[in-house]
Amino acid sequence: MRKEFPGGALAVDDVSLTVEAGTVFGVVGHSGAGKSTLLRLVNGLEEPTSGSVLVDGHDLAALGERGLRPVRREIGMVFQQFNLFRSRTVLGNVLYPLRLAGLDRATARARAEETLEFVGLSGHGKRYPEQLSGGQRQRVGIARALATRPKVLLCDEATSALDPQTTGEVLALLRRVNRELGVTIVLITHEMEVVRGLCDRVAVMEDGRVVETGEVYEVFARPQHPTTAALVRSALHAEPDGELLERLRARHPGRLVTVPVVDGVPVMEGLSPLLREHGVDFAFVHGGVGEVRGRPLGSVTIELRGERAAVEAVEAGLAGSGRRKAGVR
Ligand SMILES: Nc1ncnc2c1ncn2[C@@H]1O[C@H](COP(=O)(O)OP(=O)(O)OP(=O)(O)O)[C@@H](O)[C@H]1O
Repeated sequence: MRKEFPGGALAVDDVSLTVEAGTVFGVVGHSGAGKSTLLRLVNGLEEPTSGSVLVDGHDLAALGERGLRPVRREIGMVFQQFNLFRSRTVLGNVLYPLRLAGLDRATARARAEETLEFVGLSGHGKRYPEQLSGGQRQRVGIARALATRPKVLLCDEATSALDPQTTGEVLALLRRVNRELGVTIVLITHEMEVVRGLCDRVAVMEDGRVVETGEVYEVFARPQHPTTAALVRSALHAEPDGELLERLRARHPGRLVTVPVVDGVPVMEGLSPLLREHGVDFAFVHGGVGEVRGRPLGSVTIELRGERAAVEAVEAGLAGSGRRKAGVR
């Protein structure tokens, strides 16, 4: 689809995406990339200039305002700034969409309380949003979005206003929403950490276009587009460069070599025999190995010390066994 605003801004430019039911799909990109517009197209708040949006088989543009209502009920929204009613209690906020959907008072109340329990806020129903922490407010936002039992949850920078620890808690809750309730989640974010912590697949947007899309581990391990590579670097122990590399060189006079650690690429395993064979000593100087979707990923920079020819032989051996270049210089 395409979305051009009056005045000429091409916010979404020839984007084609499929989100499988029951999965978590992330759209990541810098400010102005077109993520919010994409999300608004998915919930029918914007109409595409051309192309179409199908939600659970329904073509949104063909439905009209009346036809759109029941489909919208299948789509919950979670916002960066929570968008709670300040004058309503926590319970009142969660009750609101249920009453709007026509549930009677008793059924709505039971459902709201059950949903608050799911998000870990039972007992907080009588409090007001401003009496809650940011993380708790977002839990209320998620409860309100889930109360009508939607099939799809759209999250607009849902953790961007939260500190790292609270972000982790909200991501864990969203993971439960997906796994335990089977809700499909589409989220937009500028943070690769959010993609890493939650998503199955990711699309990277830039200037209205999707420049890369794929399974999250693959995108982290082998980014294809420079924008993706830059986003991934910010979230991983990446190969040192620039000033950091200069400092490392000043501290470590030996040969610096960065070894990528990618699941299924046995570069690190080859290190010990190579060092032994050539009589080369080493020290870890930078980097580390983390996990993406339960699989190891990272890079380790080591200093090789020994005879020049022996060091070069080790370096050549490492480069030969890995698919990516191993040398820092
Ligand atoms: N209603 C509108 N009218 C005109 N231009 C718009 C409108 N909404 C968005 N745009 C333009 O479309 C482009 C994409 O904006 P969008 O908000 O979708 O990006 P984004 O990736 O979500 O960025 P952010 O995270 O800053 O919201 C921008 O150039 C923006 O100025």
